[in-house]
Amino acid sequence: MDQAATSSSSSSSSSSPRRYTHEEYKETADWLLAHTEQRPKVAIICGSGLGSLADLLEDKTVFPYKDIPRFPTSTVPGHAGQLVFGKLQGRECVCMQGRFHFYEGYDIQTVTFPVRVFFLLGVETLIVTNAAGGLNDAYNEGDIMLIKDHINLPGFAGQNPLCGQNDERFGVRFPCMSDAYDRELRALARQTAEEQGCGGFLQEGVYCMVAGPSYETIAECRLLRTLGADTVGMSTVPEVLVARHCGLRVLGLSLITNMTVTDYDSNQKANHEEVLQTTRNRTQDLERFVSNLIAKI
Ligand SMILES: O=P(O)(O)O[C@@H]1C[C@H](O)[C@@H](CO)O1
Ligand code: HPA
Repeated sequence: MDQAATSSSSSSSSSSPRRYTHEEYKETADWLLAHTEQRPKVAIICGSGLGSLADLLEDKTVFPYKDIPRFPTSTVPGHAGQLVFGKLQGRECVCMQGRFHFYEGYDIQTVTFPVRVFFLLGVETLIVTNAAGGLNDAYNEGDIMLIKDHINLPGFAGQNPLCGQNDERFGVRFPCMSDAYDRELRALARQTAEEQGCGGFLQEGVYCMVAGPSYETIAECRLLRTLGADTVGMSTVPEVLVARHCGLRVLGLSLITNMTVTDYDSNQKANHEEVLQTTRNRTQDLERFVSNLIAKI
């Protein structure tokens, strides 16, 4: 049985979520600190097909997830499954080339395990990226959306990684989320996009997380639009909740890899191949954008 399936079968009940102790997070962080001299202040989580961001790093040290104590493994095409330390624009960074999703069978605490490890490494800023479906009619496939807010649909149903006993060493019991996506970082991102000449395809809006793995029905897309969502995806929100809980600054970026289907006469069908193809088409612009942005952080 693979790790995701094992994890799911041993701890899928939301009333008894799988908890890691502070010591367990620290053991993983200490293992990494003992195996690299890099001390990154910025962490990047790469979304589906966006792992090439990590290829930009110089002076790289690469750790396959399977070699890192307690790290889960990635099971989705487009998620390589390694942690890459290195320098981008002279800044030390750590990059997750491959993330963990709830729909892979991981419980929500496992999905977010790396974020607390980053905190214990000394990371202060998290850049989280994803591939997402566009709901807003004004958006186009290939646009980049700065996330200014999110809707945590699985959270409405009890799937919040902060459920369970709170450890004050990470953060408070009831963290605020109205300022989850850092205003100053978003301003820097807009400035960077203008300077780079790609302001025309930079959007700013609300990301809605669904559990997946099935894509949304037409009625669901219409509902999400009514709720105020501009994009929909299957990740990011749990990582952001845990990052904000422990005080990391967060910048979130969605690449609109497909426009969602909201018309019953449409023959379009969402599919992961299209998602990956759009990321391939847009990867260079996104890489340049993140790289120029990191220089300003
Ligand atoms: O990891 P992200 O959120 O970028 O991946 C998206 C959501 C699903 O994992 C997949 C669907 O195509 O892409
Ligand atoms: N829906 C949900 N997740 C996604 C989509 C989508 O249309 N595209 C990329 N990730």
